[in-house]
Amino acid sequence: MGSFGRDEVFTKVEGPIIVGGGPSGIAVAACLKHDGIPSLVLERNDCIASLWQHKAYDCVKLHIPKELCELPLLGYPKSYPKYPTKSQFISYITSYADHFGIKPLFNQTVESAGFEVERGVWRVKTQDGCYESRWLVVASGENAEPLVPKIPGSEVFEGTLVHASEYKNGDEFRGKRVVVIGCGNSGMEISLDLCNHDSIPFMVVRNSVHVVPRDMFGFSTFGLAMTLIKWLPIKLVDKVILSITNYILGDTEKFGLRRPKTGPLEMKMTTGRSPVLDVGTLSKVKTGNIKVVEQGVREITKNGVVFMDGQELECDCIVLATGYKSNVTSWLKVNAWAYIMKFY
Ligand SMILES: NC(=O)C1=CN([C@@H]2O[C@H](COP(=O)(O)OP(=O)(O)OC[C@H]3O[C@@H](n4cnc5c(N)ncnc54)[C@H](OP(=O)(O)O)[C@@H]3O)[C@@H](O)[C@H]2O)C=CC1
Ligand SMILES: O=C(O)C(=O)Cc1c[nH]c2ccccc12
Repeated sequence: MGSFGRDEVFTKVEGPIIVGGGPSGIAVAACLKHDGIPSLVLERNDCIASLWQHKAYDCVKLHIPKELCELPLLGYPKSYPKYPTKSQFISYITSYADHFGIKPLFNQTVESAGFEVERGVWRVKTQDGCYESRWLVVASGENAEPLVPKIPGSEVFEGTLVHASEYKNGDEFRGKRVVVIGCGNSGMEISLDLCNHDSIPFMVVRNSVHVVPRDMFGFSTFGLAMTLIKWLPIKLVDKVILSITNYILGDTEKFGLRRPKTGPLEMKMTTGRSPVLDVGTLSKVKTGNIKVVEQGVREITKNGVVFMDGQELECDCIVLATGYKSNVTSWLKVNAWAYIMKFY
């Protein structure tokens, strides 16, 4: 634990230290509290669920039915629709935290956390405090930091360049030519939102991607997949999901969206990559309102982008829907040997 000075004062925390005040961190704190166990939630932002409050675009909705992704002990209000909106989700999690009396310490960025083997405690440092506890819960999220690829020339672009985490809605993009780089759920939904705001989106798709409908014959695709997986092997579930998908959406490859060889569930299991749950993008691709460019971006120029094959595309704006990454490895200083010595 080289980063901890001997003379620093560590506040002893009753119960676990929870890093992150997103849905997971808040839910863990709530469950502990329900069982009479206190905890301390450290949150780097000024609010709970900051990704939802500060980094999500306006039109985002859950795309898994509310019953299948509610927080423990207190579900969504009955009046909520099957797929709650962003503001409904925020008001749900706010009242959830209030209900259980969860009060995170805000504006506390965890800079390091390490296990002190001799005393069996975790020592956690934020920019202005030191805490220790026997237990540490990592709930800082898989989407903690925007992933911004280094594309040559991005500094010379004269239009607007934003990451998906800064995109709110298409108001400021009306009538503009917008290149959306990335075709995960964010890229697909932002392209659709741009289309609904009368801009001209070009969606960059450099790889294969699984697009499945959000619903199949009135059932959520996710729910259907989770039911089938109880009875059938994963490859067979993928076959069923893909046949129904093909029936509903047609051959997406015709529209520039090649499918990976591995099925959507197997892909999620093995690589963590989520399938895209289509909420209307594909029909805009079919009508040509969203143009798919099957290329990687080689360079950004002052007027637009240059693709791998040298083809140029002029645009007014670029949205980097290139994903997010976790930041755990930057602050969690785990000494694997310490664990092995202590527990085995
Ligand atoms: N309604 C909802 O519930 C929503 C849920 N989400 C979830 O949030 C998480 C994050 O989603 P998202 O923000 O879409 O991120 P993803 O990581 O899912 O997608 C990133 C996309 O960007 C592409 N990409 C990355 N770098 C480049 C590059 N240099 N050039 C071209 N393409 C590039 C990737 O393609 P490649 O495969 O080639 O690397 C991929 O298509 C996911 O789990 C998603 O399911 C997101 C939005 C809405
Ligand atoms: O949890 C995610 O990241 C999802 O996007 C949901 C999801 C995971 N595996 C699936 C298989 C079919 C439909 C939705 C999903």
